[in-house]
Amino acid sequence: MAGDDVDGTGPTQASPDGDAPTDLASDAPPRRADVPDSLLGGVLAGRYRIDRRLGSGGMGAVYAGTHLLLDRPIAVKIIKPRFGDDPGIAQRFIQEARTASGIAHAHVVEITDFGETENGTAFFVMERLEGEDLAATVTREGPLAWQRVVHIGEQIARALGAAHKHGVVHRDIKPANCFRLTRDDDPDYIKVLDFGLAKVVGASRHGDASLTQTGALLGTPGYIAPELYRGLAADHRVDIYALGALMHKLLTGELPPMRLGLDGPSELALSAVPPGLQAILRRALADDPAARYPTAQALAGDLRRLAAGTGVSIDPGSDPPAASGPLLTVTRDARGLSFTIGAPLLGALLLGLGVFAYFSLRAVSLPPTEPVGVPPDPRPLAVERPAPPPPAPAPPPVAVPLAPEPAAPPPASPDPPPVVASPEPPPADSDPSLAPPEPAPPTAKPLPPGSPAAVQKAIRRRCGETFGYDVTLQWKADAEGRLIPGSVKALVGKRTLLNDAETCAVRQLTRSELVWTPGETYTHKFKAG
Ligand SMILES: Nc1ncnc2c1ncn2[C@@H]1O[C@H](COP(=O)(O)OP(=O)(O)OP(=O)(O)O)[C@@H](O)[C@H]1O
Repeated sequence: MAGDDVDGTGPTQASPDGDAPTDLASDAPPRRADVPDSLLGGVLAGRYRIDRRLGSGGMGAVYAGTHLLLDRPIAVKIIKPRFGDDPGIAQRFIQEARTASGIAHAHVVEITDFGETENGTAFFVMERLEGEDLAATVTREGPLAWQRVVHIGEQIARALGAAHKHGVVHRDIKPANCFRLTRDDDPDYIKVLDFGLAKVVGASRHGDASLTQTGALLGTPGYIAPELYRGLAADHRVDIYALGALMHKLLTGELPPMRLGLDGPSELALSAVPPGLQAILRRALADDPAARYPTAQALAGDLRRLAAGTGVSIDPGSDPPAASGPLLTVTRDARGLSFTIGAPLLGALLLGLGVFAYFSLRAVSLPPTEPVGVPPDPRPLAVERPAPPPPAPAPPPVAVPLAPEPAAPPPASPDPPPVVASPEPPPADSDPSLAPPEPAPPTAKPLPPGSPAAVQKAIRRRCGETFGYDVTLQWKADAEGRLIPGSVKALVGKRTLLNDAETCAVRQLTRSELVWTPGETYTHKFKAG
């Protein structure tokens, strides 16, 4: 087909989740509604007629089409041309489509074909779904009833369980990637889209498909698990965290706050939600992956029991410690469901909070975790940092460009110089696991030349629209001048809980590959928006 103008437009559904996976790093111009789409009306691979554009995201555009031989509706996802600059990207895209097509689960969209256009642009063909994604649902309807969210969450958890067994980690679970349709009289039947594609985007940005590049951080802000922000080893439990965040979003319209190892346990905005569901979400959203559900199936099991209104035992998994007897009892009465939290669960919750606080206050460097009960994805996540670390640069520190723009020098800053806070002696030991519980006021040392401007520019460009207030970023460099991911803190006044905007800022800083003065603590204030 000529053109492959998938960066053109057509109707694009609004998503409250904002960004596509890693599209924060993109400098692509905004989509314009008046760009003609040369794919429309054409025939792909001799048998798929492209009828209309359904929308586009970070990876490519999706079209409604028709299988001409079978006369069946299909949907086609076509990779964006800018990814075509990478000679290997089409192959990786197809490889992911091939892997995802093997998942074969009722709640995973069925991929029926994949290939390349004449000019080398990759595509895959899916069953065409009639309905809308959950981002559109929550935008239109606002917070959903908890019973619906439990039903939706269980289906996604089952889809994830099947994918993880198949060795596929989604890496970008969010409402926009979960499609809602009506099937068998169920108006909330869910199909999960885009398995594995976030990895392809990351590979295209950060180099090799081995995905061990320093600085690569995949996912969508607000749904990214804390261990990814910290640059620690990660596994399928990043999807469990993301599903917890998705359910929180559906229940409240808001993303859960993130602590990133700071300031004690987060407060989920779930007061109107039954305690059983709160307990489930706290476990799915546990800061430490070892305290999360070990498998998506375990999470699905608890959601199923909650929905059934029978006695529910929150599966204790490996952590928090096992307790005997029902942890949570759900009973039906004339007024509906009622919940009793048993002493063991109460104890487990309190212990969980203690664990949260402990790890939060230590800004802990967690050991790599292995998935429990499912085979690990043989391909490491892009966020894993390879060992050994890069060599420490000789002082004075050199500001290297942000990851997505390797050739660009740090830009000049039109902004006022950063404000620095009061002094603190450098940490005696740069090991983040030995960091003091709550950092003392940071050092009043100058930032490396150019780097604050680079950070600030990146934040303004990629997160600026959502800001409207003063933000203070704090972070520490390790003994080799690398940023300690778990040390990054975004402050708005005295508040350290993160919303979308602050999470985006932290992400930009975390993924930057700037080199800092070894052992320094930095504070950078700016007014954004
Ligand atoms: N199989 C399908 N059938 C019908 N609509 C689909 C199908 N797959 C995707 N869509 C819709 O097409 C639109 C574009 O999908 P796309 O995956 O490109 O968007 P996105 O999820 O926002 O992007 P990304 O995940 O790449 O960031 C969305 O509205 C999505 O709901």
